[in-house]
Amino acid sequence: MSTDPLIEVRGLRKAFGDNEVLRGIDLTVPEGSATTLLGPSGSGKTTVLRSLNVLETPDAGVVRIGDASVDFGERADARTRREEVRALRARSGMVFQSHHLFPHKTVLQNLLEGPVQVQRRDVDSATADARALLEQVGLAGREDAYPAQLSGGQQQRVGIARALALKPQVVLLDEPTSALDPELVGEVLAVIRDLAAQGWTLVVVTHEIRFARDVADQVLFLDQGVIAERGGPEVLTDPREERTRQFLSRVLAAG
Ligand SMILES: Nc1ncnc2c1ncn2[C@@H]1O[C@H](COP(=O)(O)OP(=O)(O)OP(=O)(O)O)[C@@H](O)[C@H]1O
Repeated sequence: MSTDPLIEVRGLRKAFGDNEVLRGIDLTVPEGSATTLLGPSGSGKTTVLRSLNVLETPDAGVVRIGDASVDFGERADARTRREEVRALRARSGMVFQSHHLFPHKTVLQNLLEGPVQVQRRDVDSATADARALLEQVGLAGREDAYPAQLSGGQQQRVGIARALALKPQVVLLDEPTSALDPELVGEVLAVIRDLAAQGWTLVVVTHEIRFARDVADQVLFLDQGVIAERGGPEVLTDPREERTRQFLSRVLAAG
């Protein structure tokens, strides 16, 4: 049995113009674990997450998920690079801050779009899977609703089900509750907790410290484009670094 981590990132760098946002990120994520990325606004958390499925193209560094890997520092002809990126993207499903559902499609049609149109899966089996996923996120019976007929929390749960419908090896969640009204946050966090308990590999950018404490096997604290501290959930209660301590006390005081 392989003991390699499912995800391996080495030397990840990214600048937007003069703004050096990622300054050499190394991380690993074991299969079946939950990793949370925390840190101040602008520290690069979202850019790390988006680099994992190449929604941002890193300037340098290697990203490997399972057996798909891209070395962004190495020149490759356009066709080879396209193929490498396609293979890497296929390993992950993304959940955005605002769910990005198709407004003119029903919940079920939203869930079938990726599996049927992109992955060319059989409609009947994809539909059966989609119904099971809706049940899992507590939305059985809402197949025919349109996004506008759902609450923000329900829409985000559809967003999670849609990511799972792609049968990814890892689910990437970018501040999945920060666009929600406070009373809707709990139902979405509960679904994510369930996924972690079921053994999904998760990487979550979040400001929800208590949630991170509950689910995280690994905590990565970013500051100014580097990982300033890493460890288990104890990082959230007993950080070694002063900047982690200051960040946590600010967030906990605000929440
Ligand atoms: N597409 C882009 N073009 C230019 N600058 C960008 C782009 N995306 C991000 N940045 C900049 O990169 C820096 C890091 O952004 P990022 O979104 O990764 O931080 P973050 O830690 O996720 O912050 P937040 O908690 O506020 O979402 C910020 O200075 C941001 O303005």
